[in-house]
Amino acid sequence: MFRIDLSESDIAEAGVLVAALAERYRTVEDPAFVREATIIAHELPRALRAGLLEFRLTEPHPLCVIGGYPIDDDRIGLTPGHWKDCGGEGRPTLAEDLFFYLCASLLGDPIAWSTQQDGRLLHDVFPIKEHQFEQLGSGSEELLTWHIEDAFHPMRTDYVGLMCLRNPDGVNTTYGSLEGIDLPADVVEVLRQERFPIRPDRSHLAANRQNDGDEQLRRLRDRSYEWISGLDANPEPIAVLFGPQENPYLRLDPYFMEVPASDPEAAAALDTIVKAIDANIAGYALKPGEVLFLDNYRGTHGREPFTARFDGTDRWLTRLNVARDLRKSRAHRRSADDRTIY
Ligand SMILES: NC(=[NH2+])NCCC[C@H](N)C(=O)O
Ligand SMILES: O=C(O)CCC(=O)C(=O)O
Ligand SMILES: [Fe+2]
Repeated sequence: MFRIDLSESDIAEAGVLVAALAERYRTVEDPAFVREATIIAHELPRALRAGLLEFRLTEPHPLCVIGGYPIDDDRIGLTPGHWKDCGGEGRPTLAEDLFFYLCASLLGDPIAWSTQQDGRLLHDVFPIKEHQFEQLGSGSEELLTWHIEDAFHPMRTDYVGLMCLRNPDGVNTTYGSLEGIDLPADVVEVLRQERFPIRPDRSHLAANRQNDGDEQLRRLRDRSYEWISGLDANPEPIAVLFGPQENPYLRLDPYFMEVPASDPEAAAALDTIVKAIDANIAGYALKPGEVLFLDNYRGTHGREPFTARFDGTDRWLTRLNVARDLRKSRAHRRSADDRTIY
């Protein structure tokens, strides 16, 4: 993977910046912070900015890990039990959230899904008891099968960021890609065609809906949920590969894909790529303070199963979805600078 390790002076510099910001902003969801973040991010240490620029421009690897940011395990408090209880103001992780958001702002602009975690920009990823056996980031006992994040969605983002707040059991995030894999040309050709129906993953379904806020928001969300449940009933066929001829980009979440029996050629092609990626899956256990950016065009990711305790000591990550071009989703956002995709 591509690594950026912060030096002692980088860590000190970032610490001073984040401490000052924590006096000005109470949450990364604050629209004033969201607006300014891109400028403020240029006050991060130069080596960090240079590293993220290289990752963004040269696509050296599907994963970029930033190491060295210190976390005081006592100060961040217990791992919450549900994301509905811990978003917005008053998070003990404000400093970590700010640092993470600034790093993300060097790759692009974070967006929020109206249908995920109450439309927040910053998601929490920790085990939730009721989700223990689900194919959700908040599951635990089941292997979270590898996927391109939000693969079903035409406005899925270029990057997924994960910041590790704690990972006491060393649970692996898994990752895979087409690096070093030579798929037969006829398979590639089929995979480039829109022959692969995909359903929305369950994190976007109304079953996981919580608070709506005001009436206008509720109506907009109703529309998003209608669109998603329509897709669930009637999955849209997508192309699995796109972009460059040599190193094509990926779009798949096999758990939620089923090729109709009427198209055995497409079914065989999907099977071939899934097996090829499966054969080269690797794992990485994030350490507290590490930030991982996944290139969501180049690499798939998932998570190994683990047994959660639900006593405040479980693994806890935060997540950001980062778009390189906000305009791609402009028709689905209320204003040019609004970040929520409806
Ligand atoms: N193959 C899968 N399990 N896909 C769904 C991934 C989990 C989803 N992104 C979530 O936020 O929970
Ligand atoms: O927990 C992890 O390491 C990955 C989680 C994930 O893939 C997700 O939340 O979509
Ligand atoms: Fe994911």
